[in-house]
Amino acid sequence: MKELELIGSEEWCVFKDLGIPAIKARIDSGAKTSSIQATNIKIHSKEAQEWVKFDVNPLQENRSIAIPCEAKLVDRRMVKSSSGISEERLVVKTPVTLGDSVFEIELTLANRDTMEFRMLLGREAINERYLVNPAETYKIQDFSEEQINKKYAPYFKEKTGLKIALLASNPELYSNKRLMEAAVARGHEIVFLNVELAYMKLDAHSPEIRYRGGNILKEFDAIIPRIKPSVTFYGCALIRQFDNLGAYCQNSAEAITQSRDKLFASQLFSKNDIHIPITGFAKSPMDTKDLIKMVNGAPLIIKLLESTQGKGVVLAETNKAAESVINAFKSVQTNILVQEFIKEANGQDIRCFVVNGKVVASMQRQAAKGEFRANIHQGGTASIIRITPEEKKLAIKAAKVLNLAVAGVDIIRSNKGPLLLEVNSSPGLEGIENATGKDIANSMIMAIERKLKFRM
Ligand SMILES: Nc1ncnc2c1ncn2[C@@H]1O[C@H](COP(=O)(O)OP(=O)(O)OP(=O)(O)O)[C@@H](O)[C@H]1O
Ligand SMILES: [Mg+2]
Ligand SMILES: [Mg+2]
Repeated sequence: MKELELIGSEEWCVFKDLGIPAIKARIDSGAKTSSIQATNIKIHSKEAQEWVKFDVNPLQENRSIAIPCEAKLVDRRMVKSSSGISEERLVVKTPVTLGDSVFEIELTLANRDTMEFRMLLGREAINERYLVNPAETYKIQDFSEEQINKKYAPYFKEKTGLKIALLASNPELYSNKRLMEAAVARGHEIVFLNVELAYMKLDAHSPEIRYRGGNILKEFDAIIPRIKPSVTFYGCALIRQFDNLGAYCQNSAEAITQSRDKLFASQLFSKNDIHIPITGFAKSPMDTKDLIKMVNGAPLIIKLLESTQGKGVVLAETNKAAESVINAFKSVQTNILVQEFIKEANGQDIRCFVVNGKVVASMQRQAAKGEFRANIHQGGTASIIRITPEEKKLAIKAAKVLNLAVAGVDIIRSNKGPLLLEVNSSPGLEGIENATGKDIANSMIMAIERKLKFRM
């Protein structure tokens, strides 16, 4: 028998014909065919043969480097993903270099960026060539970070900026103007995209996003979603599409959707040991009395599940009033939650602005006289505040649990310590930049640069 070379569980592969100088592969003997992450997949014909053009982001956690590749299409195959869903994948054939060996392999193009490794080396490539030692990595060859940086030096976007899209509704809004300004100031190209003017083509191999007039939107490095509540559903569908096309979305569609549902978000918080005011939720009006008792009776707060700017938040001062308001909402099939009233907060709450796991600014909001809601839109006033380490920890954890890179976390101070009120996925910049004098728009743009490993 031929002596087989030892291979680790992870190895560097080189694809000379594709122009990929190095890509980390997980050695996956559980998969028959090898696969590679690919975006912008397009089929074309050349001399009676089908070819595929696609882009590969060869470096993990870096989508700013995309290598345009072209290879012969040799097959279309139904592939079952780890989630059990079958989908059609294109298969190309190309030589791979592993150390000193060069041999042809088949590669399926995986047009989704859910893989930790941008490449999997399957059984067909390993059989009769290598013996896998799962306890080791980079047995065949290892590249240092320096070597990788050198190989990819021509691809790092040194001078030109990132291409960013602000996906929102109103370009005149303070927050949106500030974000556009901050991106330009840092040398990036940024365009404003109105959520409602973009439309999508869904197709396994060449999904697209087009804009009013037919322009195809492509090659964005990053998307800043600022989706207003009334267009959450459509806005999130667009974000998913941009994500499928390989753009980094600062807040994911899933995270935004979760944070917009107060009940679901509250369940995530209690599951993750984040303290919130005692909250109740019920469908039937039969148990309203017990629901009221459950949250310690009146005075109590009743909230519409999807509310903003404090518009759907009501204070019921007596049990009788609470009962009639709750039953009134239920009779019109409106989803509400009932919550313990934190009286000792004295109409104050704290807004923490979290970016990439850090509190970049925080302010206190004080409700107008005779009002319990601290929202600026309800006449509240903002001032600078120093938050406690406990509050800071709470804000960071809340954003993390919802998987939001940018979050406005509202905290209320109670006798039991700080409690989480809610987390906003498109927190406004005006109130907090004015109150704290901090350049939060700049922090958001820098956070994108860091995520994309963009170097100025
Ligand atoms: N349980 C509570 N006890 C005391 N005050 C509360 C309570 N819940 C909410 N408030 C007050 O009401 C305000 C609005 O509540 P909340 O933030 O839940 O609603 P919202 O409509 O989603 O507002 P936002 O514009 O911040 O999204 C809070 O900022 C806080 O000042
Ligand atoms: Mg809210
Ligand atoms: Mg709020």
